[in-house]
Amino acid sequence: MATINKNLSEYDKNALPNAKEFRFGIVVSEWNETITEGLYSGAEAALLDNEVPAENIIRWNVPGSFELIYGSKKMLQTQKVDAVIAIGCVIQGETKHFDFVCEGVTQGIKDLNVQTDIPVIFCVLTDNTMQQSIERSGGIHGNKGTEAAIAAIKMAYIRQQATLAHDFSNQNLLTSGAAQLGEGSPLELKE
Ligand SMILES: Nc1c(NC[C@H](O)[C@H](O)[C@H](O)CO)[nH]c(=O)[nH]c1=O
Ligand SMILES: CC(=O)[C@@H](O)COP(=O)(O)O
Repeated sequence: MATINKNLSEYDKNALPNAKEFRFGIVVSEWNETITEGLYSGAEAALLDNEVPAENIIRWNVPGSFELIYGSKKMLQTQKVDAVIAIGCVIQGETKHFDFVCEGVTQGIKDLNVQTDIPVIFCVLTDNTMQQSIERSGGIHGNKGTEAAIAAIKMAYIRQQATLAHDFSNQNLLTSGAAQLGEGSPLELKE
């Protein structure tokens, strides 16, 4: 289903889990700032609408969408968050740079979801024109930031339930949500 057939801002509040205890990191790219600020506003409003305390929302800015990867990694490693939302807007220019930035940030955020214990939500617009970005950051197609916040709530809940369901009887409970990435090595959970 294309965005054109779905409003990105629509959600059923009654169908969402309780998010009051969750902490959310939001990493925001400064490229196409008018768009990314609109996406951030949508995400923040949706979290507050679901009774996430303002103090449970931690925002960091990074220069561009490619830096969302490193920013999100350091956010989840240091801020004890239950989910991270990576916000960016990549718009096609004259060269192939668009393709490499989009592929790089997509693969990098995917890798964080594979290698760490914290869900990282992909809130990166990859549009042909500024108009398409306007329409998806609070315009006629709604706000992808809102969609990302709802996804973050759902994924934080899934992580919480999965952690509770896992039998930790024979090992120390994880003391923090962010499993540390070993330097250059696969994930090593600290006891
Ligand atoms: N052209 C866009 C960029 N380019 C910058 C890169 O994201 C990156 O910051 C740079 O290559 C230095 O590493 N970034 C966007 O977010 N959106 C664009 O349209
Ligand atoms: C996605 C980009 O990096 C792109 O907007 C930069 O523009 P150009 O390809 O014209 O250099």
